[in-house]
Amino acid sequence: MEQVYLTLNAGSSNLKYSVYDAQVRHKLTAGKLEFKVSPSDSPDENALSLAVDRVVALVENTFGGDCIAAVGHRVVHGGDFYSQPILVDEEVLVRLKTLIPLAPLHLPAEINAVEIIRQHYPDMAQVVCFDTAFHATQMPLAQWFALPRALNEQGVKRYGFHGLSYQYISTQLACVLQPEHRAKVIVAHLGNGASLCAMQDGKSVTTTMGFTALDGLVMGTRCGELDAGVVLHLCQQQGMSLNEVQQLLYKQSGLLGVSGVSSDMRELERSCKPEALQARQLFCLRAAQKLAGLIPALNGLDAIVFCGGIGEHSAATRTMICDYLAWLGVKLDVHANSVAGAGTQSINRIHAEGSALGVYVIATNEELMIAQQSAALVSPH
Ligand SMILES: Nc1ncnc2c1ncn2[C@@H]1O[C@H](COP(=O)(O)OP(=O)(O)O)[C@@H](O)[C@H]1O
Ligand SMILES: CC(=O)OP(=O)(O)O
Ligand SMILES: [Mg+2]
Repeated sequence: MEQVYLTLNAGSSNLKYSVYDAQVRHKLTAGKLEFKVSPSDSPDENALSLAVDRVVALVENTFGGDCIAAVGHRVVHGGDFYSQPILVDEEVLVRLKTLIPLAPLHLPAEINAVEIIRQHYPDMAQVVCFDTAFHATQMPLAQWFALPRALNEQGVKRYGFHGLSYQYISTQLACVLQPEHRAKVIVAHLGNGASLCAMQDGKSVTTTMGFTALDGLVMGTRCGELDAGVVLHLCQQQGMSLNEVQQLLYKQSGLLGVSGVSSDMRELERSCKPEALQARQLFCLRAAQKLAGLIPALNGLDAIVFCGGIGEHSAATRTMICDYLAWLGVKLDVHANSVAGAGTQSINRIHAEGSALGVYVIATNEELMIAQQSAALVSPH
């Protein structure tokens, strides 16, 4: 049996997996296992373990026991340690554990997934592929907070996330966008987590997420950009503990917090409650404001690309965001927008004739990036 690459993307409530052939040309299978989130802080290790066990059993049954050449993992934060994918060893695990406070929603499950695979296959090559890595090219100034400079030297700076998704979109820009739309592009990755990335010639120049994946846009359960004074108020005036503030900002805010209905955009679109509409409107206003705020770093804008669960599938969200950007000369083709993401096409042009900017929907593929990066480290030919 030919060797395959297994990719794992362990979230706080689901495990996404895929299997690629030895040449990383074909996705042989893929899926998502949901598991119940434990009410405690950390994701339920047992639930994750069961999900990884199921994936391992599935891969072994379908492809054979010793067919896996390597397991590649999405890891959201590499901190100042890593800006390239790396083979896992003891030191890597120790370093990643020190970063857990910077990505409490993601890193515990991602590290657990590595450890569970180790128990199954002690000698298996495992590669960790970082969301932060793509943003190593950011303009240096964009990585700064206006804090005392010693903090920057200690690593308190803007890293940026969703890098595997942006890297995939970057590979698509050159081949699918009209030539006049390729140089200065803002990509909107709108999923449960959401961010924007300004790219010059396919490289990250600046992005809306920062030190952690809390910054920037309104998200499913995360607040996005927030006046730091609110955090002080919650601790000092309302007596909230740090742990309570962390839960509030990461898990009880965003679309869920504002709507009181759901963190899921599909449910908000179905709801007739005014709070659900208000949450969607805030999501879109913030996205448009943040998008406009990235334009100076590019000194212009040729195109906008939407991706991620919401970006690829919610025509109403794309319309609302682009309505706020009409002053830039953005004009959508109503029909193209309404059908984008519904069919099998992975790339859709949705701007109208005469639009000053190109607007596209591209189905992202983080798994392909993980499989390619893993293959490059394990069999680099
Ligand atoms: N057809 C759809 N219409 C509107 N929103 C959608 C649709 N399909 C998925 N979504 C939204 O996409 C979000 C999940 O995005 P996804 O990128 O899959 O998340 P994750 O960050 O977990 O990878 C949810 O808010 C979901 O409601
Ligand atoms: C970094 C991040 O927010 O990831 P996700 O969208 O998968 O939650
Ligand atoms: Mg995601």
